[in-house]
Amino acid sequence: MVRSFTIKVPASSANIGPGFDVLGIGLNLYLELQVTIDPKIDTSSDPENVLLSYEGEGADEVSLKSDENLITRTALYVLRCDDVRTFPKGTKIHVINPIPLGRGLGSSGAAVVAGALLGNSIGQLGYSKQRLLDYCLMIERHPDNITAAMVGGFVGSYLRDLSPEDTQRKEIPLAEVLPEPQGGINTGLNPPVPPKNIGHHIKYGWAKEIKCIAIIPDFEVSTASSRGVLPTTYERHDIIFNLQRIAVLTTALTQSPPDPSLIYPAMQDRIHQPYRKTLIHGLTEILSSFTPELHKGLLGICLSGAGPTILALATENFDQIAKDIIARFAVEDITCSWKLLTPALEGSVVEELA
Ligand SMILES: Nc1ncnc2c1ncn2[C@@H]1O[C@H](COP(=O)(O)OP(=O)(O)OP(=O)(O)O)[C@@H](O)[C@H]1O
Ligand SMILES: N[C@@H](CCO)C(=O)O
Repeated sequence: MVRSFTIKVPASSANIGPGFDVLGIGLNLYLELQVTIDPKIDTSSDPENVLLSYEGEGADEVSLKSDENLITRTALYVLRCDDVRTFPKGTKIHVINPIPLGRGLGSSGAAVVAGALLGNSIGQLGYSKQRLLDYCLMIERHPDNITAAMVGGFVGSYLRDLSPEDTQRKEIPLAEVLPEPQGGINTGLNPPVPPKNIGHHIKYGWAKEIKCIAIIPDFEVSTASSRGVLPTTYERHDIIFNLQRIAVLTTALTQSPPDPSLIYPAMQDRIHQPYRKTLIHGLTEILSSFTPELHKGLLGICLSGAGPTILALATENFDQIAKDIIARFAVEDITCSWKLLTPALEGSVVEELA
């Protein structure tokens, strides 16, 4: 019997200024997997029975080996926790990815969520999105992109306190979750099943007038390197600065008409953006010089995720705002593209075709 289904997972922008590792918005740019399971397809060349093909962003850098690719590795992790060692024979997966990699638009979060949904569908495990979040959060330890990609919309999330044993497990990077060769197909060892309800989230409203302008520089900043420049301790006044703003921002972005005099200052941050300027030339100047007073329609501006993309929230004048930010980056010899995006309110979707 032939089975086919698609999985669509949105891009996301994390932090939204003060909400470092807390806030995220799913965005209407979708990573898509087209999956066919047909025993007649010859997949004997792959130890895990998958023929993987790929088009779009990252096509020249993403591995098509099923035990290396982030999507299929995540799916194998979910399957192996349930004692299913490989994909069924004849599994063909075509990946269509419009989300640029390493730019702060949640490409890895989308890949992990897509992989968890893939494992769940392949194994017909019947897990809810909430349970699958546990698997995803074992792999990507900050919940902002993952939650926005899974459930969509404008979300706030946190990880619950874990036991010391689980705390150790949650730090296991993907490479150790599926170690080679111990966790590989030959030994039959399964990774540990994640604890339940690691992540908790709430979906906020979103004022329909607000659109998301993503200005995307033509270079990558990996999340790992962008987290590497952050301090390990902070001054109390900087923490309070962010807490005050996040409390106001989550409601300010739900109100119609949106109020730029409330939103613009509420999108400022002292926890991550000031430290990331060393990786993104012009960042501080852009964040401070693009204001609602000088740019009609602008509500607020921040670094998207770990960068280097800039997220500008606005109600009108989108082309001009984007062009002006691109011109400012050009002063630093940085070229950019841009996209006008809206919140992906539904989040990830699995559709059975046959
Ligand atoms: N579609 C994909 N298929 C396979 N691997 C992917 C895919 N998308 C992203 N990745 C992996 O994730 C890495 C990028 O992750 P990283 O966390 O550095 O950036 P990001 O997720 O795009 O940005 P941010 O987390 O700041 O939003 C890529 O180098 C690649 O290894
Ligand atoms: N909150 C994360 C998002 C990137 O994955 C960060 O800013 O590092």
